[in-house]
Amino acid sequence: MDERTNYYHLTRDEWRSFYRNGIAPLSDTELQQIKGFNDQISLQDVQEIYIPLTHLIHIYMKEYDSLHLSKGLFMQEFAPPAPFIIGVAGSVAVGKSTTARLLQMMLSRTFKRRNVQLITTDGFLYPTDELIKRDILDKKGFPESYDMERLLNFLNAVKNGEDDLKIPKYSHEIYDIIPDEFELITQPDILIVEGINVLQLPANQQIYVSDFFDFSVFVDAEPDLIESWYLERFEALLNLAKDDKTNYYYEYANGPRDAALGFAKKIWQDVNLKNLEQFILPTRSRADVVIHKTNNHTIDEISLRKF
Ligand SMILES: Nc1ncnc2c1ncn2[C@@H]1O[C@H](COP(=O)(O)OP(=O)(O)O)[C@@H](O)[C@H]1O
Ligand SMILES: CC(C)(COP(=O)(O)O)[C@@H](O)C(=O)NCCC(=O)O
Repeated sequence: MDERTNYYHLTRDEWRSFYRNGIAPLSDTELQQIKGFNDQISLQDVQEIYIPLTHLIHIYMKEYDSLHLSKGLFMQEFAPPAPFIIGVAGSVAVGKSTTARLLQMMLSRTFKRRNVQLITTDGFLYPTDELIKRDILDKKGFPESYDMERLLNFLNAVKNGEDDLKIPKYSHEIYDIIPDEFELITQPDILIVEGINVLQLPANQQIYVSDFFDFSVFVDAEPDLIESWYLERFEALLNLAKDDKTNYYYEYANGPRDAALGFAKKIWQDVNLKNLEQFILPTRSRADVVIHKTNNHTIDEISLRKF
């Protein structure tokens, strides 16, 4: 079956007409706070794309809460509330982090009493030493480069209301897991989990990461465009690395630009594009919503899963 048949395909104009009064648009100051490094998100996107998306997520949340409550009544026992988990998937450099941060901001503003936290699955990559040991350093981002069991255990613990969960931190600057640094997850009401692998089927587990998701978004674009965003981000990272000897990109930043860009193009072709084609794109049809972007990160189509 063609994966597109199970979705409503909505143009930007159709999608934005689903806007309802009730959620105030972000102010410029709030927008500045969430802009990632190198981002140029527009207030128009917030208004036209993210406000309707927040409404849709609210519908899913109400259904989730109601089902949870009814299940408790059926079991004749109190079922403590469990966090609502949202997955954000897509290629390396397609804009997942940006989308996830925007969602976090929108949800926190809209549901003021709910604690909305965000994690990225980078932290579950094996450290470089371990990747070398497993001979998969050139497969960073591929399914085998993540400790999926640890991610699944973490999600299970969050759903079961465990407090003060520690997850490892990844740094793009050192291109590795930061030793002995952790992020603390403290009983969120809503948790956003962002990563290239979140809709994948783990090789050796019976449970999928997405079994823990109550809503999911896939950020999509043509691979040639994503490559250009990857290269732009790479150049921006180089500019940051120029005076920082601890930065993974320091040597490239201070050498000839052509050679550095040639290196980045090769990484895109050999690693990230392969990963996109083999392991990430096949998961698109599992998302509840697909946000499609075109030139300049403009969102031109939203697909909403029918069933
Ligand atoms: N809406 C947007 N407008 C402009 N630039 C964007 C937007 N979304 C992402 N970017 C840029 O695209 C690049 C990749 O985005 P990022 O969120 O880091 O991707 P990912 O988390 O998928 O790797 C970054 O340089 C980022 O600044
Ligand atoms: C850490 C990643 C696997 C995941 O990236 P993300 O989309 O979260 O930025 C990726 O940024 C990465 O390092 N890929 C390996 C090849 C490379 O781009 O250097």
